[in-house]
Amino acid sequence: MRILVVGAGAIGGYFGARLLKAGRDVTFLVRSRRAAQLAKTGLVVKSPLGDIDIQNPPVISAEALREPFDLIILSCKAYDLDGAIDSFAPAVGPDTAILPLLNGMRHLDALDARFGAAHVLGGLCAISTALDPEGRILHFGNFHNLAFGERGCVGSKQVAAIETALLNAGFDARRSGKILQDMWDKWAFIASAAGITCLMRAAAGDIAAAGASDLATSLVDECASIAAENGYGPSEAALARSKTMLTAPGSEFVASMLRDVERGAPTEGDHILGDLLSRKVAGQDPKSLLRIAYAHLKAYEARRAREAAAAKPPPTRS
Ligand SMILES: NC(=O)C1=CN([C@@H]2O[C@H](COP(=O)(O)OP(=O)(O)OC[C@H]3O[C@@H](n4cnc5c(N)ncnc54)[C@H](OP(=O)(O)O)[C@@H]3O)[C@@H](O)[C@H]2O)C=CC1
Ligand SMILES: CC(C)(CO)C(=O)C(=O)O
Repeated sequence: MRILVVGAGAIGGYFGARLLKAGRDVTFLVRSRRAAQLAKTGLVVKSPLGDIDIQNPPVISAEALREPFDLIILSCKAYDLDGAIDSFAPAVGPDTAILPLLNGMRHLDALDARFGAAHVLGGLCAISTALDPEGRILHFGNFHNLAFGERGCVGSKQVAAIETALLNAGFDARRSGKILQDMWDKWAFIASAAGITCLMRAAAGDIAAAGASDLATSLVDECASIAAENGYGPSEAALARSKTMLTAPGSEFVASMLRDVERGAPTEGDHILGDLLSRKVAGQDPKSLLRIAYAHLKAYEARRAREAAAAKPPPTRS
C-alpha cells in the first residue's frame, strides 16, 4: 500500500515516522522549507515510547506529484487545508482513500466537496506532540492512538487493506465502526481542552491549583451539550474521562493550541471552537464560556495580525 502523508509536522511526522520504521511504503508531501529541514536533520522523533531517527526520509513536492497513492494521510492545520487540498489533488485516483487526522469536523465538508465522500474516511488521533525549533518531533505523554473508519457504507475491501497497513505499526491504531461519534467526542473534548488551557494560559493541574476546575467542567458540559444537540452527545464514560483529564491535580496536560499561542503562531480557533459554537442549536448565551474562550482566541489572532502588519516594511515605490 503506497501511503502519502501530507505534512511532516507534529502529527504527520510522528505517525509517518512510525509507519516508515515499521517498513510501510510512506512518502511525505512537504513544502520547500520543511524539505530542506528534513534533508539537514533527518526525520527525528523524541518519544518516551521510543525515539526514531530516519536520515533522508522519502519526500515529494506538490509539483512532482503525478501518480495516485492508495492512502493519503492528511495532517495539516485547518487554516492550511485549502492549499493542502490543491497540493495533494494529483495523488487522488479512483481508488484512493483520504484519512484526515485534523481536530474538528468542518474539513470533512471541504474534502467531500472536492473529492467526493466515497474517498474520505473519518479519522482522528489522540496524542500530544510538537515540533522543536530544529523540526524534531517531541512526543509528550505516553499515548499515541489513531482511529479511522468508514463514515457511510461499512466493510469495504479498501479499508480492510488500510487496517492491515496501520495496525502493528508502532502505535495504537483502531478501526472504528462509529467513527463520526468518535470524532465528535474528540471535538467536544479538544474544544474544552483548548478553550480552558488557552483562556487560563495554564495546564490542567495549574487550573486545579487555582481552584478553577469548575470552569473546566462547565466548558466540558457546554461542548458536550452542543454535540448532543447535533445528535452526537458523548457517553457518560466519555464525559467523565474528559472531566477527569481537565481537572486532575498536578496534571501538566495542555492542548496543542496553547503551545501555538505561546509561540505566537496562528491557531485553529475558528475550526475547533468557532465552528462548534456556530452549531449550537439552542439560542446563543452571550456569557457562554465557549463564546468567551473563542473571543479570547479571536482577540489573540487580531493582535497577531495587527502586530505583523506594523512590523512589515512599507512597500517601496518603483
Ligand atoms: N500536535 C498535537 O498534539 C495534535 C494535533 N492534532 C491535530 O492535527 C492537525 C495537525 O497538527 P500538527 O501536526 O500539530 O500541526 P503542525 O503545524 O506541526 O504540522 C502541520 C504540517 O502541515 C504542513 N502543511 C501545511 N500545508 C501543506 C501543504 N500544502 N503541503 C505540504 N505540507 C503542508 C506544514 O508544513 P510547513 O512546515 O511547510 O508549514 C506542517 O509541517 C491539526 O488539526 C491539529 O489540531 C490532533 C491531535 C494532537
Ligand atoms: C488533546 C490532544 C492532546 C489529544 O490528542 C489534542 O488533540 C491536542 O492537544 O491538539
